[in-house]
Amino acid sequence: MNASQKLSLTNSSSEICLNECRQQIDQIDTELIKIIAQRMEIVKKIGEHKRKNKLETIQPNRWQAILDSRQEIAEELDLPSDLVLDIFEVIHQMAIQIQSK
Ligand SMILES: O=C(O)C(=O)C[C@]1(C(=O)O)C=C[C@@H](O)C=C1
Repeated sequence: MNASQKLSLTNSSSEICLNECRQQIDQIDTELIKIIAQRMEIVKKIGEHKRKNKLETIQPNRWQAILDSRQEIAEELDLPSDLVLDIFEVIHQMAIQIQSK
């Protein structure tokens, strides 16, 4: 590819869009990780409460209510709810690990 072909490629509007879109994804992913960290801070607090009050780490009823509600939200947003549930499975594992420390 010669220099002018390279320039026209990097300056093409679809290339600019690709770069902008990737920057947006980078920002959103950073926000996602920050939000997960916030959630885990709250999970830690609940873990301390459970330790003091000798409660079980895993709360099946609460967790099922969360899964039902998140599945509903995913469906409303037209997201594949089974994959959203997979994400929450990982989040639950993270919460259990944090509360078991
Ligand atoms: O609600 C609690 O008891 C929590 O510890 C939080 C949380 C969660 O991650 O949402 C974690 C573990 C439980 O199984 C249920 C819910």
